[in-house]
Amino acid sequence: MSRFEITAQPLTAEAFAPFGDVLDCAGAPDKMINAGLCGRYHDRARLDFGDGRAGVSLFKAEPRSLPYTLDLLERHPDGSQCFVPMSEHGFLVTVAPDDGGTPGQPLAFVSAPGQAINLHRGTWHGVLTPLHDPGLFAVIDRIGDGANLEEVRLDPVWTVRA
Ligand SMILES: NC(=O)N[C@@H](O)C(=O)O
Ligand code: NI
Repeated sequence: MSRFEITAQPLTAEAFAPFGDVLDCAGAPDKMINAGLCGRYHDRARLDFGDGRAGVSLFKAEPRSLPYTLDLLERHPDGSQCFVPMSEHGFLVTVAPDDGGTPGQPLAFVSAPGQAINLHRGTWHGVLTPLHDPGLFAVIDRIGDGANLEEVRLDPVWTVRA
């Protein structure tokens, strides 16, 4: 594997913890509701909208495939960003630690069907990257003033392999 290649790993809450939250229905629900017909996995994401407000948007993104060229990382300094798939497919999640204001070595994860993610405020990440059609997601993020966006073009680019 070359220096600028990374292998995508299965998404787990533990591995993703430095970057955000993983939402899924693993294990017993926090509470049973609706006359015992629904399990509630309660309050599973640390949302943060700073001086803005919460917005819910739908994203319809083109599916990509592995190996994937990661050529851009971005972050939202003023709020978190939550991606909830509206299909039973996994998707590619790329993140990186902050290294003095620029992204460090990226990491790649492939989510399991039924998993959603919430990127914490300021986390470096690749743009939404579905791996299957439809690339349909609900996105909960900050609506407010300012761009709330910092982008870094990677040079050299990274190749993400399965
Ligand atoms: N730009 C936008 O709304 N989406 C990106 O922030 C992204 O993470 O996909
Ligand atoms: Ni984003």
